[in-house]
Amino acid sequence: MQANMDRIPYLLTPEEMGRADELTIYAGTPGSVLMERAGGKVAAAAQQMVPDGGHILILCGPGNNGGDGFVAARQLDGAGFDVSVLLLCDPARLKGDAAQAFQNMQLPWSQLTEESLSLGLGKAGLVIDALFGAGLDRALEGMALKAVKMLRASKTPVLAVDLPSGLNGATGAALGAVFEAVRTVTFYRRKPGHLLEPGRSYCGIVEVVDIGIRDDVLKDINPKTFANEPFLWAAVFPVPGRRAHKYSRGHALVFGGQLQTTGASRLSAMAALRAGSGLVTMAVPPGALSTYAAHLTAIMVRPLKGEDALARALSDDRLSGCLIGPGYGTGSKTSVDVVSVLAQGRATVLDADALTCFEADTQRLFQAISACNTAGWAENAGATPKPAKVVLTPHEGEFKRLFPDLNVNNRLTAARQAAQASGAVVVLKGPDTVIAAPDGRAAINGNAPPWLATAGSGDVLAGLITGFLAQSVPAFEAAAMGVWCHGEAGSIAGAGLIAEDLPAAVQPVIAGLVAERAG
Ligand SMILES: NC(=O)C1=CN([C@@H]2O[C@H](COP(=O)(O)OP(=O)(O)OC[C@H]3O[C@@H](n4cnc5c(N)ncnc54)[C@H](OP(=O)(O)O)[C@@H]3O)[C@@H](O)[C@H]2O)[C@@H](O)CC1
Ligand SMILES: Nc1ncnc2c1ncn2[C@@H]1O[C@H](COP(=O)(O)OP(=O)(O)O)[C@@H](O)[C@H]1O
Ligand SMILES: [K+]
Repeated sequence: MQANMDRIPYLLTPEEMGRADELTIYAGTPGSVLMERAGGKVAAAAQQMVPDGGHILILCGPGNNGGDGFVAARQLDGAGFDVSVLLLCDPARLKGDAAQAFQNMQLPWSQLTEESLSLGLGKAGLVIDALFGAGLDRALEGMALKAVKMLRASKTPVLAVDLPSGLNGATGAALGAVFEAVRTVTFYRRKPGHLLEPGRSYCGIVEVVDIGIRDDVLKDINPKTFANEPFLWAAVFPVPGRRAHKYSRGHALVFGGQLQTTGASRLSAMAALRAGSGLVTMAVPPGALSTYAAHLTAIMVRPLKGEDALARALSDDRLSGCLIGPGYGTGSKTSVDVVSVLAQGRATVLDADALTCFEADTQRLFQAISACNTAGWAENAGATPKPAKVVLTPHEGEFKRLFPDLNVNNRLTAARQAAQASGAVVVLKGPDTVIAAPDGRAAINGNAPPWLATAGSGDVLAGLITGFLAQSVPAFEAAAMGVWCHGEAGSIAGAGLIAEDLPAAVQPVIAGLVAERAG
């Protein structure tokens, strides 16, 4: 495995984290030592959050999450903090390391009841939520459920251990009611639920702490889920060499729609150019040519005239990436054109109308994608299946049209299954965009501001991905870098942005990435 494994932004599912734990214990570090370190880091975070003399209320559950809470209580008490411990279950139910941590705590404690909680909340400056972490498999009920409501009403800040109780760490889904934390301390690596909504919103600031699990364990675990951060794709980020010319930087072809919908594809084309594609050409209906031409400067425009217009537009060997869909129309002509584009075997982004038009015949789309992926490969050559060349960029509505049987409430799994079913890289857009490849890799994006929820913003994203594909970046990485640059551009353009602001805001993002790589 690569050096710098510690910089690869892996996310571990709770199961993979359990495996990391097992491997570490097997290699000689007892579970009780891991728990001692975990509880110690929680205590350190709590100390930063309460002023001296503040009271800390610690809610402990029946499993190892509760065990971390007992350790934190003992250490905070030792550091001179005033703590009280409320236990959700009968102490006789505690097992293993958690039972041992409870024994070692040697502090007074009470059962978690409405009375004890209300008394504790009356004086607490901070609540530590150590009720449930990775082991929660069903909705909170009984006193744990009541505690969520009482804490919300009291507005006392919550520090969550590993995950806010009530959250599914693998999916970010709320199993029912969930604790709302201002800060979450998690161990070794983040979990998907820290990035996927609504989980991310419940976590507050997520702090990852080292508890002595060595990166060697990752070789065995081979995680396939990542946070979408530059280290994931920086090695293939395109930077022109000194002797570059515009053709060596790629040539993107963006298909434009009719006169009344020219804006969407123009935004895409501009973004493709900003992503660094050396040339961008728009292929447009003849009747709309003058409108396109009047609004474009660095981008070339050519009319799609005559029966074989599409084939001629695609015949230039120097074309290295295509985009079809934004503003293209949902009629049957669109699906015919998409199939023709894919038949050329070029790296292609399908967005918006190019997705919707296959609602009634998704198999036709998936066959065309498979033909695109295999085009250019000799039969029996190389790996099977072939690497994906196509990127689909659906928002949730478009996703449901193409994949009606998949459950979009579990966005990570749904995107993975969609990638596998279609043979394309799937970008399931939203506040927590998921990028999934047919080979099982998936990245979750975390830098997009809500200001990106504006008309035309998705067209810019499709153009960025096309621009990276045109520079020969592999499809998964092109999609991931497009999504990340889109998020950064959104933050730079900032509050009040409109889609037209985004392509220009991409320039400092690219300059920053290049500077970081050089430095
Ligand atoms: N992995 C690591 O490297 C490290 C992990 N560490 C820590 O361990 C934590 C994971 O511990 P865990 O596996 O014991 O699970 P946890 O979340 O405490 O709960 C399980 C208990 O809850 C119960 N239960 C479940 N749902 C319920 C419900 N709705 N209502 C009521 N009960 C419910 C379930 O029992 P059941 O009733 O299902 O038999 C079981 O007793 C992890 O988050 C981290 O904090 C650290 O110490 C450092 C190293
Ligand atoms: N709440 C949000 N926070 C961050 N990004 C968002 C949010 N809502 C939408 N986005 C992003 O904005 C873009 C919207 O794309 P899309 O829905 O296709 O819009 P349009 O079709 O108008 O261009 C996507 O990249 C999506 O990830
Ligand atoms: K917790």
